[in-house]
Amino acid sequence: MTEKTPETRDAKLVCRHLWKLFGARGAEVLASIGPDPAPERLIAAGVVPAVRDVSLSVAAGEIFVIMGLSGSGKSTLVRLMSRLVEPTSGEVLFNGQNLLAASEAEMTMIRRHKMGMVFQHFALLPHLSVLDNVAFPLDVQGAPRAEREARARQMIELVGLGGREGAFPRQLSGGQQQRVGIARSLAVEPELWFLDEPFSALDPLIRREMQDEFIRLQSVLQKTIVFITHDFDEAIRLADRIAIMKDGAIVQEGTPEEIVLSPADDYVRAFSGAVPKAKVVRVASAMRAAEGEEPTAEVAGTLTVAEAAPLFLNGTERLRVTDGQGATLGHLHRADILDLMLGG
Ligand SMILES: Nc1ncnc2c1ncn2[C@@H]1O[C@H](COP(=O)(O)OP(=O)(O)OP(=O)(O)O)[C@@H](O)[C@H]1O
Repeated sequence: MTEKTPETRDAKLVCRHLWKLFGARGAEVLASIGPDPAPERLIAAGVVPAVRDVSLSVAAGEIFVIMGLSGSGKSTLVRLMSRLVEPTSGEVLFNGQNLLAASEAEMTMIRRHKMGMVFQHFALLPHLSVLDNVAFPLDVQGAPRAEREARARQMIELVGLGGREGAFPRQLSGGQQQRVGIARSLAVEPELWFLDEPFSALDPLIRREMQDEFIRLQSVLQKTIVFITHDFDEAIRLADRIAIMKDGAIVQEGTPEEIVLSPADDYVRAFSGAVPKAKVVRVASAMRAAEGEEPTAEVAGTLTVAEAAPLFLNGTERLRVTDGQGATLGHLHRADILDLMLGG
């Protein structure tokens, strides 16, 4: 066990200075080339710099989204977190335990019992029913039949496929198959749930439906989630926090609101510029200090500005912003809302 620092105390997963250089001489090149080498130098040295000096911390119960264009290193990074890919250098701590010091047998146990994984093109077993597919990881764990079936039925219900237990994968739509994959990865009750582009192969309407479903599931399950996507809108919708990757490195990390309101550079701005601010900015960030007469109508500070906007339709000029327990946080002004709705 590694000693717990403030950074790791509430964190389920911590990565420190994680590097992955593909190529036989990865470690040698990293050791010889000095601190913070540019990607071009690494490529010239004959290695592929897939992940460069990534440090991050995922808190228990949060959805941490890793977003970036194709080839930016997202899949490699998520595989480093479970050591499906061996880091060239750096640290990965899971519940404070240094995974790089774990034996292969220990890693297999951790992956099997504590981690869940969903991929874009995960393989459902075509000759097994929905029930048996979902129960499969429990079978691998050695759980007794009655127990694994009961758990599998519960998970199938949870993802909205109750009644389809006996169907085979070929009889299901793409979205339904993905639900089976999600149920299967949840069957082991993972502490840490990795989802690598789980909805990317689905058409836009089904994709949106699956995102809603995912938000609903998470409100019930409160898992610690690392979610990968190349779709900024998806990242904004789902994330508690987002890390944006470019050329193997994280260029910005923050809440959706922080990223949309203060993009770190032009690369981030290219994504965030197209997002309507009102859909991301929370009332609590758009309000002013409470001043003058207290408005009678109120609004929760956690709503987005777009969600709060209809409350002004009756001509209201100001709303009292509350913390959910009735305490006043500030006042929300009609003019500020309009400004944000119009993209200001
Ligand atoms: N096994 C490997 N051997 C050599 N290079 C690799 C390997 N796996 C990935 N790479 C390279 O590492 C870089 C990052 O790839 P990675 O798959 O992690 O990106 P990504 O952001 O997940 O992309 P995508 O969205 O297309 O899946 C790419 O340049 C890729 O070609």
